[in-house]
Amino acid sequence: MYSIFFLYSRYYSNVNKKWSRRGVPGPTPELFLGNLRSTWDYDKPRSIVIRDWSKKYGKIYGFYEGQVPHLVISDYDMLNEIIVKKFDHFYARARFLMQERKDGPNTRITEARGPHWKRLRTLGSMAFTQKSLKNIITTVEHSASTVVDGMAEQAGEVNVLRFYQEYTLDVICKVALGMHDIKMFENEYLNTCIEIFSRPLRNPATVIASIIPFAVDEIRACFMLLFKLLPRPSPFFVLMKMLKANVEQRRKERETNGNEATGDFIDLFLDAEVDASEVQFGENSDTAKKLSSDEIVGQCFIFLLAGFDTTSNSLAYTTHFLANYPEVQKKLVEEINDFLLKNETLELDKLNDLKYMEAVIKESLRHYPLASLAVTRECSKACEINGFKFEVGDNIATDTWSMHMDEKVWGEDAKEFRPERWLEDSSRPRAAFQSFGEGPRICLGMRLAYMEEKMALIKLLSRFSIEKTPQTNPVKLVGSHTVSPEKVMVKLVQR
Ligand code: HEM
Repeated sequence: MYSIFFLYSRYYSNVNKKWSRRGVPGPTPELFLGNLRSTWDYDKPRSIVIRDWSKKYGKIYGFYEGQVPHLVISDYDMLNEIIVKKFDHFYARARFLMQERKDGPNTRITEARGPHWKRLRTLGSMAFTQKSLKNIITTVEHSASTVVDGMAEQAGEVNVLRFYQEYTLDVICKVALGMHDIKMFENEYLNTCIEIFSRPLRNPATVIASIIPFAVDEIRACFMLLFKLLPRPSPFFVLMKMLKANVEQRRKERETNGNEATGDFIDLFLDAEVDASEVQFGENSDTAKKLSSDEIVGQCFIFLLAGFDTTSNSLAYTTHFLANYPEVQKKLVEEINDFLLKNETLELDKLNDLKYMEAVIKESLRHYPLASLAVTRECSKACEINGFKFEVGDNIATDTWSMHMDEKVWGEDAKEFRPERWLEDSSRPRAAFQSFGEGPRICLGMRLAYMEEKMALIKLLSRFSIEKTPQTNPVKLVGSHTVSPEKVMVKLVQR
Protein backbone atom coordinates (compact mmCIF):
# COMPACT_ATOMS: atom_id res chain seq x y z
CA MET A 1 0.00 0.00 0.00
CA TYR A 2 2.79 2.33 1.01
CA SER A 3 4.75 1.59 -2.17
CA ILE A 4 1.68 2.26 -4.36
CA PHE A 5 1.22 5.60 -2.61
CA PHE A 6 4.94 6.33 -3.06
CA LEU A 7 4.86 5.51 -6.78
CA TYR A 8 1.73 7.62 -7.28
CA SER A 9 3.18 10.64 -5.51
CA ARG A 10 6.40 10.31 -7.52
CA TYR A 11 4.41 10.10 -10.72
CA TYR A 12 2.26 13.12 -9.90
CA SER A 13 5.18 15.23 -8.74
CA ASN A 14 6.49 14.90 -12.29
CA VAL A 15 3.18 15.54 -14.00
CA ASN A 16 2.88 18.55 -16.27
CA LYS A 17 6.52 19.60 -15.96
CA LYS A 18 7.58 18.64 -19.48
CA TRP A 19 7.69 22.21 -20.78
CA SER A 20 9.06 23.97 -17.70
CA ARG A 21 11.92 21.43 -17.63
CA ARG A 22 12.78 22.38 -21.23
CA GLY A 23 12.51 26.11 -20.55
CA VAL A 24 9.38 26.48 -22.69
CA PRO A 25 6.99 29.18 -21.43
CA GLY A 26 3.23 28.76 -21.12
CA PRO A 27 0.20 29.07 -18.89
CA THR A 28 0.54 27.46 -15.44
CA PRO A 29 -1.06 24.01 -15.40
CA GLU A 30 -3.29 22.68 -12.62
CA LEU A 31 -2.59 19.27 -11.15
CA PHE A 32 -4.38 16.55 -13.18
CA LEU A 33 -6.38 18.90 -15.41
CA GLY A 34 -3.42 20.91 -16.71
CA ASN A 35 -4.92 23.81 -18.70
CA LEU A 36 -8.04 21.91 -19.64
CA ARG A 37 -10.42 24.21 -17.79
CA SER A 38 -9.25 27.20 -19.84
CA THR A 39 -9.73 25.37 -23.13
CA TRP A 40 -13.00 23.48 -22.87
CA ASP A 41 -15.66 26.20 -23.04
CA TYR A 42 -18.00 26.20 -26.01
CA ASP A 43 -18.38 29.97 -25.64
CA LYS A 44 -14.63 30.54 -25.90
CA PRO A 45 -13.35 28.05 -28.49
CA ARG A 46 -9.97 26.48 -27.82
CA SER A 47 -8.43 28.02 -30.97
CA ILE A 48 -9.23 31.50 -29.67
CA VAL A 49 -7.71 30.74 -26.25
CA ILE A 50 -4.57 29.45 -27.99
CA ARG A 51 -4.38 32.64 -30.07
CA ASP A 52 -4.68 34.78 -26.94
CA TRP A 53 -1.96 32.76 -25.20
CA SER A 54 0.36 33.31 -28.18
CA LYS A 55 0.10 37.07 -27.58
CA LYS A 56 1.35 36.49 -24.05
CA TYR A 57 3.87 33.64 -24.44
CA GLY A 58 5.19 34.15 -27.97
CA LYS A 59 5.61 32.01 -31.08
CA ILE A 60 6.45 28.82 -29.27
CA TYR A 61 4.96 27.80 -25.93
CA GLY A 62 3.45 24.80 -24.17
CA PHE A 63 0.12 23.93 -22.57
CA TYR A 64 -1.45 20.77 -21.16
CA GLU A 65 -4.68 19.14 -22.24
CA GLY A 66 -5.14 17.29 -18.98
CA GLN A 67 -1.75 15.61 -18.75
CA VAL A 68 -1.18 15.59 -22.52
CA PRO A 69 1.46 18.24 -23.32
CA HIS A 70 1.11 20.30 -26.52
CA LEU A 71 3.61 22.69 -28.03
CA VAL A 72 1.92 25.63 -29.78
CA ILE A 73 3.77 27.16 -32.73
CA SER A 74 2.88 30.23 -34.76
CA ASP A 75 6.25 30.72 -36.49
CA TYR A 76 5.52 29.94 -40.14
CA ASP A 77 9.19 29.14 -40.97
CA MET A 78 9.26 26.47 -38.30
CA LEU A 79 5.85 25.15 -39.32
CA ASN A 80 6.88 24.96 -42.93
CA GLU A 81 9.73 22.68 -41.82
CA ILE A 82 7.40 20.59 -39.64
CA ILE A 83 4.39 20.04 -41.88
CA VAL A 84 5.98 20.27 -45.32
CA LYS A 85 9.74 19.73 -45.47
CA LYS A 86 10.33 17.32 -42.58
CA PHE A 87 7.12 15.33 -43.03
CA ASP A 88 9.02 12.08 -42.35
CA HIS A 89 9.80 13.42 -38.85
CA PHE A 90 6.23 14.60 -38.19
CA TYR A 91 3.90 12.40 -40.24
CA ALA A 92 1.19 11.69 -37.65
CA ARG A 93 -1.37 14.05 -36.12
CA ALA A 94 -0.98 14.49 -32.37
CA ARG A 95 -3.24 12.23 -30.33
CA PHE A 96 -5.80 14.26 -28.42
CA LEU A 97 -6.76 13.42 -24.87
CA MET A 98 -9.63 11.01 -25.56
CA GLN A 99 -8.18 9.36 -28.64
CA GLU A 100 -7.56 5.61 -28.78
CA ARG A 101 -3.90 4.87 -28.18
CA LYS A 102 -3.56 2.29 -30.98
CA ASP A 103 -4.70 2.18 -34.61
CA GLY A 104 -7.40 -0.38 -35.39
CA PRO A 105 -10.11 -1.12 -37.93
CA ASN A 106 -12.16 1.84 -36.65
CA THR A 107 -9.31 4.37 -36.85
CA ARG A 108 -10.24 7.06 -39.33
CA ILE A 109 -8.08 8.85 -41.85
CA THR A 110 -7.77 11.93 -39.63
CA GLU A 111 -6.20 9.86 -36.85
CA ALA A 112 -4.48 7.04 -38.78
CA ARG A 113 -0.70 6.86 -38.95
CA GLY A 114 2.05 5.67 -41.27
CA PRO A 115 1.18 3.22 -44.04
CA HIS A 116 -2.36 2.81 -42.65
CA TRP A 117 -2.96 6.56 -43.17
CA LYS A 118 -1.30 6.40 -46.60
CA ARG A 119 -3.67 3.67 -47.75
CA LEU A 120 -6.75 5.55 -46.48
CA ARG A 121 -5.48 8.77 -48.06
CA THR A 122 -4.77 7.16 -51.44
CA LEU A 123 -8.18 5.54 -51.56
CA GLY A 124 -9.96 8.62 -50.14
CA SER A 125 -8.29 10.77 -52.81
CA MET A 126 -10.22 8.86 -55.48
CA ALA A 127 -13.29 10.79 -54.38
CA PHE A 128 -11.72 14.15 -55.18
CA THR A 129 -10.09 13.65 -58.56
CA GLN A 130 -11.10 15.95 -61.42
CA LYS A 131 -13.15 13.08 -62.87
CA SER A 132 -15.03 12.42 -59.62
CA LEU A 133 -15.74 16.10 -59.05
CA LYS A 134 -17.03 16.43 -62.63
CA ASN A 135 -19.41 13.57 -61.90
CA ILE A 136 -20.96 15.38 -58.96
CA ILE A 137 -21.03 18.99 -60.12
CA THR A 138 -24.66 18.81 -61.34
CA THR A 139 -25.76 17.51 -57.93
CA VAL A 140 -23.91 20.34 -56.20
CA GLU A 141 -25.47 22.90 -58.54
CA HIS A 142 -28.93 21.50 -57.88
CA SER A 143 -28.43 21.70 -54.10
CA ALA A 144 -27.15 25.28 -54.44
CA SER A 145 -30.24 26.33 -56.40
CA THR A 146 -32.53 24.62 -53.87
CA VAL A 147 -30.97 26.33 -50.89
CA VAL A 148 -31.27 29.76 -52.51
CA ASP A 149 -34.94 29.00 -53.35
CA GLY A 150 -35.38 28.23 -49.65
CA MET A 151 -33.80 31.57 -48.66
CA ALA A 152 -36.12 33.34 -51.11
CA GLU A 153 -39.15 31.85 -49.39
CA GLN A 154 -38.15 33.30 -46.04
CA ALA A 155 -38.85 36.99 -46.42
CA GLY A 156 -36.66 39.61 -44.72
CA GLU A 157 -33.80 38.79 -42.42
CA VAL A 158 -32.29 35.29 -42.48
CA ASN A 159 -29.74 33.36 -40.48
CA VAL A 160 -27.68 32.21 -43.47
CA LEU A 161 -25.66 29.76 -41.37
CA ARG A 162 -28.71 27.54 -40.93
CA PHE A 163 -29.32 27.53 -44.70
CA TYR A 164 -25.70 26.72 -45.46
CA GLN A 165 -25.85 23.81 -43.02
CA GLU A 166 -28.85 22.46 -44.95
CA TYR A 167 -26.89 22.93 -48.17
CA THR A 168 -23.61 21.28 -47.21
CA LEU A 169 -25.38 18.36 -45.54
CA ASP A 170 -27.52 17.87 -48.63
CA VAL A 171 -24.43 17.84 -50.86
CA ILE A 172 -22.46 15.43 -48.71
CA CYS A 173 -25.42 13.09 -48.18
CA LYS A 174 -25.91 12.90 -51.93
CA VAL A 175 -22.39 12.86 -53.27
CA ALA A 176 -20.66 10.88 -50.55
CA LEU A 177 -23.36 8.73 -49.01
CA GLY A 178 -25.48 8.10 -52.08
CA MET A 179 -28.69 9.30 -50.36
CA HIS A 180 -30.11 10.60 -53.61
CA ASP A 181 -33.72 10.75 -52.39
CA ILE A 182 -32.98 12.93 -49.40
CA LYS A 183 -34.83 16.29 -49.40
CA MET A 184 -33.27 19.53 -48.29
CA PHE A 185 -35.09 21.17 -45.34
CA GLU A 186 -36.41 17.73 -44.35
CA ASN A 187 -33.09 16.05 -43.61
CA GLU A 188 -33.61 14.12 -40.39
CA TYR A 189 -29.84 14.04 -39.70
CA LEU A 190 -29.30 17.80 -39.66
CA ASN A 191 -29.91 18.26 -35.95
CA THR A 192 -27.76 15.22 -35.15
CA CYS A 193 -24.84 16.71 -37.10
CA ILE A 194 -25.34 20.13 -35.49
CA GLU A 195 -25.42 18.44 -32.07
CA ILE A 196 -22.04 16.80 -32.65
CA PHE A 197 -20.40 20.15 -33.29
CA SER A 198 -22.25 21.87 -30.43
CA ARG A 199 -20.96 19.45 -27.80
CA PRO A 200 -18.55 21.20 -25.44
CA LEU A 201 -15.12 19.69 -24.78
CA ARG A 202 -16.07 19.97 -21.09
CA ASN A 203 -17.48 16.57 -20.10
CA PRO A 204 -17.00 13.89 -17.42
CA ALA A 205 -15.02 11.60 -19.76
CA THR A 206 -12.30 14.22 -20.34
CA VAL A 207 -12.01 14.92 -16.63
CA ILE A 208 -11.55 11.23 -15.80
CA ALA A 209 -9.12 10.77 -18.69
CA SER A 210 -7.09 13.72 -17.40
CA ILE A 211 -6.74 12.13 -13.99
CA ILE A 212 -5.90 8.63 -15.25
CA PRO A 213 -4.46 9.21 -18.75
CA PHE A 214 -2.97 5.70 -19.01
CA ALA A 215 -6.51 4.20 -19.00
CA VAL A 216 -7.98 6.23 -21.88
CA ASP A 217 -9.01 3.16 -23.90
CA GLU A 218 -10.82 1.65 -20.89
CA ILE A 219 -12.51 4.98 -20.08
CA ARG A 220 -13.65 5.29 -23.69
CA ALA A 221 -15.04 1.76 -23.63
CA CYS A 222 -16.99 2.44 -20.40
CA PHE A 223 -18.49 5.65 -21.79
CA MET A 224 -19.38 3.94 -25.07
CA LEU A 225 -21.27 1.32 -23.09
CA LEU A 226 -22.96 4.01 -21.04
CA PHE A 227 -24.01 5.90 -24.18
CA LYS A 228 -25.54 2.71 -25.56
CA LEU A 229 -27.68 2.36 -22.44
CA LEU A 230 -28.99 5.94 -22.57
CA PRO A 231 -32.67 6.23 -23.55
CA ARG A 232 -31.75 8.86 -26.16
CA PRO A 233 -28.91 7.55 -28.33
CA SER A 234 -25.77 9.65 -28.69
CA PRO A 235 -25.53 11.52 -32.04
CA PHE A 236 -22.41 9.48 -32.93
CA PHE A 237 -24.35 6.24 -32.66
CA VAL A 238 -27.21 7.67 -34.71
CA LEU A 239 -24.85 8.57 -37.56
CA MET A 240 -22.81 5.36 -37.40
CA LYS A 241 -26.00 3.28 -37.49
CA MET A 242 -27.27 5.22 -40.50
CA LEU A 243 -23.92 4.87 -42.31
CA LYS A 244 -23.62 1.15 -41.63
CA ALA A 245 -27.17 0.60 -42.93
CA ASN A 246 -26.38 2.71 -45.99
CA VAL A 247 -23.21 0.84 -46.90
CA GLU A 248 -24.98 -2.47 -46.33
CA GLN A 249 -27.94 -1.49 -48.49
CA ARG A 250 -25.67 -0.35 -51.30
CA ARG A 251 -23.75 -3.61 -51.13
CA LYS A 252 -27.03 -5.55 -51.52
CA GLU A 253 -28.15 -3.35 -54.42
CA ARG A 254 -24.87 -4.02 -56.17
CA GLU A 255 -25.27 -7.74 -55.66
CA THR A 256 -28.71 -7.60 -57.26
CA ASN A 257 -28.17 -4.99 -59.97
CA GLY A 258 -24.44 -5.35 -60.61
CA ASN A 259 -21.91 -2.56 -60.14
CA GLU A 260 -23.95 0.19 -61.77
CA ALA A 261 -21.84 3.33 -61.45
CA THR A 262 -23.66 6.02 -59.45
CA GLY A 263 -20.61 8.27 -59.15
CA ASP A 264 -20.96 8.63 -55.37
CA PHE A 265 -18.17 7.94 -52.91
CA ILE A 266 -19.69 4.78 -51.37
CA ASP A 267 -19.52 3.13 -54.77
CA LEU A 268 -15.91 4.17 -55.24
CA PHE A 269 -15.06 2.73 -51.84
CA LEU A 270 -17.05 -0.48 -52.34
CA ASP A 271 -15.14 -1.09 -55.56
CA ALA A 272 -12.08 -1.08 -53.34
CA GLU A 273 -13.47 -3.25 -50.56
CA VAL A 274 -11.62 -6.14 -48.99
CA ASP A 275 -12.15 -8.53 -46.09
CA ALA A 276 -10.93 -6.93 -42.82
CA SER A 277 -8.90 -10.04 -41.99
CA GLU A 278 -6.63 -9.24 -44.96
CA VAL A 279 -5.72 -5.83 -43.59
CA GLN A 280 -3.25 -4.94 -40.87
CA PHE A 281 -3.71 -1.73 -38.94
CA GLY A 282 -1.34 0.62 -37.20
CA GLU A 283 1.96 2.18 -38.05
CA ASN A 284 3.41 -1.09 -39.27
CA SER A 285 0.46 -2.10 -41.44
CA ASP A 286 1.15 -3.08 -45.02
CA THR A 287 -0.13 -0.86 -47.77
CA ALA A 288 -2.92 -3.19 -48.93
CA LYS A 289 -4.76 -1.37 -51.66
CA LYS A 290 -8.28 -1.90 -50.43
CA LEU A 291 -10.72 -0.66 -47.81
CA SER A 292 -12.41 -2.94 -45.28
CA SER A 293 -16.13 -2.57 -44.54
CA ASP A 294 -15.48 -0.77 -41.25
CA GLU A 295 -13.08 1.57 -43.01
CA ILE A 296 -15.72 2.49 -45.60
CA VAL A 297 -18.13 3.43 -42.82
CA GLY A 298 -15.35 5.34 -41.00
CA GLN A 299 -14.34 7.15 -44.19
CA CYS A 300 -17.97 8.16 -44.86
CA PHE A 301 -18.31 9.32 -41.24
CA ILE A 302 -15.34 11.67 -41.59
CA PHE A 303 -16.49 12.96 -44.97
CA LEU A 304 -19.95 13.59 -43.55
CA LEU A 305 -18.70 15.57 -40.55
CA ALA A 306 -15.78 17.33 -42.26
CA GLY A 307 -17.88 18.14 -45.29
CA PHE A 308 -20.86 19.45 -43.35
CA ASP A 309 -19.50 21.76 -40.69
CA THR A 310 -16.40 23.38 -42.21
CA THR A 311 -17.90 24.42 -45.52
CA SER A 312 -21.13 25.79 -44.04
CA ASN A 313 -19.16 27.86 -41.54
CA SER A 314 -16.83 29.14 -44.23
CA LEU A 315 -19.79 30.24 -46.39
CA ALA A 316 -21.39 31.92 -43.39
CA TYR A 317 -18.22 33.93 -42.62
CA THR A 318 -17.89 34.93 -46.28
CA THR A 319 -21.51 36.12 -46.35
CA HIS A 320 -20.89 38.09 -43.18
CA PHE A 321 -17.96 39.88 -44.83
CA LEU A 322 -19.97 40.54 -47.99
CA ALA A 323 -22.70 42.20 -45.90
CA ASN A 324 -20.09 44.40 -44.23
CA TYR A 325 -18.09 45.23 -47.38
CA PRO A 326 -20.54 46.33 -50.12
CA GLU A 327 -17.66 47.38 -52.41
CA VAL A 328 -16.27 43.82 -52.34
CA GLN A 329 -19.75 42.45 -52.98
CA LYS A 330 -20.19 44.80 -55.95
CA LYS A 331 -16.91 43.64 -57.51
CA LEU A 332 -17.84 40.02 -56.94
CA VAL A 333 -21.28 40.47 -58.53
CA GLU A 334 -19.61 42.04 -61.59
CA GLU A 335 -17.35 39.01 -61.88
CA ILE A 336 -20.32 36.63 -61.57
CA ASN A 337 -22.39 38.51 -64.17
CA ASP A 338 -19.50 38.48 -66.58
CA PHE A 339 -18.92 34.78 -65.91
CA LEU A 340 -22.58 33.88 -66.50
CA LEU A 341 -22.59 35.79 -69.79
CA LYS A 342 -19.64 33.72 -70.99
CA ASN A 343 -20.78 30.37 -69.60
CA GLU A 344 -24.22 28.93 -70.18
CA THR A 345 -23.46 25.90 -68.04
CA LEU A 346 -21.40 25.74 -64.85
CA GLU A 347 -18.45 23.49 -65.56
CA LEU A 348 -15.76 22.49 -63.12
CA ASP A 349 -12.78 23.81 -65.12
CA LYS A 350 -14.55 27.10 -65.73
CA LEU A 351 -15.06 27.75 -62.02
CA ASN A 352 -11.29 28.37 -61.89
CA ASP A 353 -11.90 31.59 -63.85
CA LEU A 354 -13.64 33.10 -60.82
CA LYS A 355 -10.41 34.55 -59.47
CA TYR A 356 -11.91 37.33 -57.39
CA MET A 357 -14.40 34.94 -55.82
CA GLU A 358 -11.58 32.61 -54.83
CA ALA A 359 -9.74 35.58 -53.32
CA VAL A 360 -12.84 36.53 -51.30
CA ILE A 361 -13.24 32.98 -49.96
CA LYS A 362 -9.53 32.75 -49.07
CA GLU A 363 -9.49 36.13 -47.40
CA SER A 364 -12.48 35.15 -45.31
CA LEU A 365 -10.78 31.86 -44.37
CA ARG A 366 -7.63 33.77 -43.49
CA HIS A 367 -9.59 35.80 -40.95
CA TYR A 368 -11.48 32.73 -39.70
CA PRO A 369 -9.29 29.59 -40.02
CA LEU A 370 -12.15 27.65 -38.48
CA ALA A 371 -10.55 24.18 -38.45
CA SER A 372 -7.11 25.14 -37.15
CA LEU A 373 -7.31 22.60 -34.30
CA ALA A 374 -6.96 19.84 -36.90
CA VAL A 375 -3.47 20.98 -37.86
CA THR A 376 -1.43 19.08 -35.29
CA ARG A 377 1.57 16.77 -35.67
CA GLU A 378 3.54 14.39 -33.46
CA CYS A 379 7.32 14.22 -33.64
CA SER A 380 8.45 10.71 -34.57
CA LYS A 381 12.17 11.42 -35.13
CA ALA A 382 14.13 13.83 -32.93
CA CYS A 383 15.46 16.87 -34.77
CA GLU A 384 16.41 20.51 -34.36
CA ILE A 385 14.60 23.30 -36.20
CA ASN A 386 15.63 26.95 -35.90
CA GLY A 387 17.46 26.18 -32.65
CA PHE A 388 14.57 24.30 -30.99
CA LYS A 389 15.17 20.65 -30.13
CA PHE A 390 12.14 18.49 -30.89
CA GLU A 391 11.95 15.19 -29.01
CA VAL A 392 10.16 12.01 -30.08
CA GLY A 393 6.55 12.20 -28.88
CA ASP A 394 6.31 16.02 -28.80
CA ASN A 395 2.81 17.09 -29.83
CA ILE A 396 2.69 20.15 -32.04
CA ALA A 397 -0.36 22.37 -32.44
CA THR A 398 -0.40 25.25 -34.89
CA ASP A 399 -1.79 28.63 -33.98
CA THR A 400 -3.13 29.54 -37.38
CA TRP A 401 -5.17 32.45 -36.03
CA SER A 402 -2.01 34.32 -34.99
CA MET A 403 -0.07 33.36 -38.10
CA HIS A 404 -2.82 34.67 -40.35
CA MET A 405 -2.60 38.10 -38.72
CA ASP A 406 1.20 38.31 -38.70
CA GLU A 407 2.16 41.66 -40.21
CA LYS A 408 5.61 40.36 -41.21
CA VAL A 409 3.89 37.93 -43.58
CA TRP A 410 0.69 39.71 -44.61
CA GLY A 411 1.81 43.34 -44.42
CA GLU A 412 0.71 46.24 -42.27
CA ASP A 413 -2.89 45.82 -43.37
CA ALA A 414 -3.00 42.20 -42.13
CA LYS A 415 -6.06 42.88 -39.98
CA GLU A 416 -8.06 44.33 -42.88
CA PHE A 417 -10.43 42.32 -45.04
CA ARG A 418 -8.85 42.92 -48.45
CA PRO A 419 -9.35 40.11 -51.00
CA GLU A 420 -7.14 41.97 -53.51
CA ARG A 421 -4.06 40.82 -51.59
CA TRP A 422 -4.58 37.35 -53.12
CA LEU A 423 -4.42 38.74 -56.66
CA GLU A 424 -1.25 40.76 -56.13
CA ASP A 425 2.23 39.38 -56.68
CA SER A 426 3.48 38.06 -53.39
CA SER A 427 6.52 36.27 -52.10
CA ARG A 428 4.51 34.88 -49.22
CA PRO A 429 5.93 31.61 -47.84
CA ARG A 430 4.07 28.39 -48.64
CA ALA A 431 2.97 27.59 -45.10
CA ALA A 432 1.67 31.11 -44.44
CA PHE A 433 -1.95 30.21 -45.33
CA GLN A 434 -3.02 27.29 -43.19
CA SER A 435 -6.84 27.22 -43.32
CA PHE A 436 -6.68 23.83 -45.04
CA GLY A 437 -3.42 22.82 -43.37
CA GLU A 438 -0.41 22.08 -45.59
CA GLY A 439 1.91 19.34 -46.81
CA PRO A 440 0.96 15.71 -47.49
CA ARG A 441 -1.84 15.82 -44.88
CA ILE A 442 -3.48 18.93 -46.30
CA CYS A 443 -7.32 18.82 -46.28
CA LEU A 444 -8.51 16.08 -48.60
CA GLY A 445 -11.82 17.79 -49.38
CA MET A 446 -10.43 21.23 -50.23
CA ARG A 447 -11.40 21.11 -53.91
CA LEU A 448 -14.94 20.01 -53.08
CA ALA A 449 -15.20 22.81 -50.51
CA TYR A 450 -14.16 25.45 -53.08
CA MET A 451 -16.57 24.01 -55.64
CA GLU A 452 -19.50 24.07 -53.18
CA GLU A 453 -18.72 27.58 -52.01
CA LYS A 454 -18.38 28.97 -55.51
CA MET A 455 -21.61 27.33 -56.63
CA ALA A 456 -23.54 28.71 -53.65
CA LEU A 457 -22.16 32.23 -54.11
CA ILE A 458 -23.00 32.24 -57.84
CA LYS A 459 -26.59 31.18 -57.16
CA LEU A 460 -27.05 33.54 -54.23
CA LEU A 461 -25.48 36.69 -55.64
CA SER A 462 -27.08 36.35 -59.06
CA ARG A 463 -30.48 36.65 -57.35
CA PHE A 464 -29.92 38.69 -54.19
CA SER A 465 -27.83 41.42 -52.75
CA ILE A 466 -26.71 40.88 -49.17
CA GLU A 467 -27.30 43.72 -46.72
CA LYS A 468 -26.34 44.09 -43.11
CA THR A 469 -28.95 44.63 -40.41
CA PRO A 470 -28.65 45.74 -36.76
CA GLN A 471 -28.28 42.03 -35.92
CA THR A 472 -25.36 41.32 -38.29
CA ASN A 473 -22.60 42.59 -36.00
CA PRO A 474 -20.78 41.55 -33.95
CA VAL A 475 -20.50 37.91 -34.84
CA LYS A 476 -20.20 35.68 -31.77
CA LEU A 477 -17.70 32.85 -32.08
CA VAL A 478 -18.49 29.48 -30.49
CA GLY A 479 -17.29 25.91 -30.91
CA SER A 480 -15.22 23.04 -29.67
CA HIS A 481 -13.44 21.20 -32.52
CA THR A 482 -14.09 24.00 -35.01
CA VAL A 483 -14.91 27.69 -34.62
CA SER A 484 -18.37 28.72 -35.84
CA PRO A 485 -20.32 31.92 -35.88
CA GLU A 486 -23.25 31.41 -33.52
CA LYS A 487 -25.47 32.83 -36.28
CA VAL A 488 -25.07 35.16 -39.26
CA MET A 489 -28.07 37.42 -39.70
CA VAL A 490 -28.34 39.34 -42.98
CA LYS A 491 -31.07 40.77 -45.20
CA LEU A 492 -31.38 39.34 -48.70
CA VAL A 493 -32.79 41.81 -51.22
CA GLN A 494 -34.02 40.53 -54.58
CA ARG A 495 -32.05 42.01 -57.51
C1 HEM B 1 -13.88 25.18 -45.95
C2 HEM B 1 -13.90 23.89 -45.77
C3 HEM B 1 -12.83 23.08 -45.09
C4 HEM B 1 -11.80 23.48 -44.26
C5 HEM B 1 -11.47 24.89 -43.79
C6 HEM B 1 -11.05 22.29 -43.91
C7 HEM B 1 -9.92 22.29 -43.10
C8 HEM B 1 -9.14 21.17 -42.85
C9 HEM B 1 -7.91 21.18 -42.09
C10 HEM B 1 -7.29 22.42 -41.45
C11 HEM B 1 -7.43 19.93 -42.07
C12 HEM B 1 -6.11 19.47 -41.41
C13 HEM B 1 -4.99 19.54 -42.45
C14 HEM B 1 -3.60 19.30 -41.91
O1 HEM B 1 -3.44 18.66 -40.87
O2 HEM B 1 -2.62 19.77 -42.53
C15 HEM B 1 -8.34 19.08 -42.80
C16 HEM B 1 -8.18 17.73 -42.99
C17 HEM B 1 -9.12 16.95 -43.63
N1 HEM B 1 -10.27 17.37 -44.28
FE1 HEM B 1 -10.92 19.28 -44.46
N2 HEM B 1 -11.63 21.20 -44.50
C18 HEM B 1 -12.72 21.64 -45.24
C19 HEM B 1 -13.57 20.86 -46.00
C20 HEM B 1 -13.50 19.49 -46.11
C21 HEM B 1 -14.41 18.66 -46.87
C22 HEM B 1 -15.56 19.19 -47.73
C23 HEM B 1 -14.01 17.36 -46.70
C24 HEM B 1 -14.59 16.10 -47.26
C25 HEM B 1 -15.79 15.92 -47.69
C26 HEM B 1 -12.83 17.38 -45.85
C27 HEM B 1 -12.11 16.27 -45.47
C28 HEM B 1 -10.93 16.28 -44.77
C29 HEM B 1 -10.15 15.08 -44.46
C30 HEM B 1 -10.53 13.65 -44.85
C31 HEM B 1 -9.02 15.50 -43.75
C32 HEM B 1 -7.90 14.62 -43.20
C33 HEM B 1 -6.78 14.49 -44.22
C34 HEM B 1 -5.63 13.58 -43.77
O3 HEM B 1 -5.43 13.37 -42.59
O4 HEM B 1 -4.94 13.08 -44.67
N3 HEM B 1 -12.56 18.68 -45.51
N4 HEM B 1 -9.39 19.88 -43.28
